[in-house]
Amino acid sequence: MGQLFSLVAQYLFPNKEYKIVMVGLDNAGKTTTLYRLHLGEAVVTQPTVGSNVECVQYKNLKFEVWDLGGQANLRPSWATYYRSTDAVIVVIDSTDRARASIAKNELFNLLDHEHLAGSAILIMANKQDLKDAMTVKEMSDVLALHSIKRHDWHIQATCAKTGEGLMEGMEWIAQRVKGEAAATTPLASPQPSPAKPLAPQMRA
Ligand SMILES: Nc1nc2c(ncn2[C@@H]2O[C@H](COP(=O)(O)OP(=O)(O)OP(=O)(O)O)[C@@H](O)[C@H]2O)c(=O)[nH]1
Ligand SMILES: [Mg+2]
Repeated sequence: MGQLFSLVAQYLFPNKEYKIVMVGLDNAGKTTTLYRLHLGEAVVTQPTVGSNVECVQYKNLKFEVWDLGGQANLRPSWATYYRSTDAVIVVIDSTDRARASIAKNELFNLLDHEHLAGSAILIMANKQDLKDAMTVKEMSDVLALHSIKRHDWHIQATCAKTGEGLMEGMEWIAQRVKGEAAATTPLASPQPSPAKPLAPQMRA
């Protein structure tokens, strides 16, 4: 039934673009992720001052993806991008144990923001190619992900350099935004909307 709703939504709003905001500490791999998704290749990056925005097509869905600079002095400005956000990608350097608690604080700050109340949250455990990377299980514990109760969340192991895990992450977001579209499509509204999983999913 959910698939039927999303087809109807696609038919009614063929040009709808979903908004993704990508945040995380400096050096986490956000810009690398953005251009891997946009161009399909690894690019040489510089620390982002301000933001980058690109269009990303995943299957038949269009996403406007905002990549925000993660340096400490830029983080207070993240909230100015939050309005109308369908999904947030939080990119975390899985080798950066020293700053895991800072990353956790930033994550929980954004979860409290009113403009992100209905947004799906995808945590990318990035740099999995490096040998001292924390596993998804370790990161879930360090970041206390299981205490997230009011958002639909998921953690995905990724390597932005090679693109590993990125499609799985986009698939998770696609399922979330299609579920939202189905639930808000006028034609679909008299029908029962597909149930969202209550328990967050975790991919090892
Ligand atoms: N080994 C490895 N290096 C990565 C990966 N992703 C990104 N990097 C490297 O990490 C460094 C920082 O990547 P960026 O994408 O610029 O990081 P950022 O999160 O955009 O940083 P700010 O713009 O400062 O917020 C670069 O040298 C990337 O090549 C990955 O999956 N594996
Ligand atoms: Mg950047």
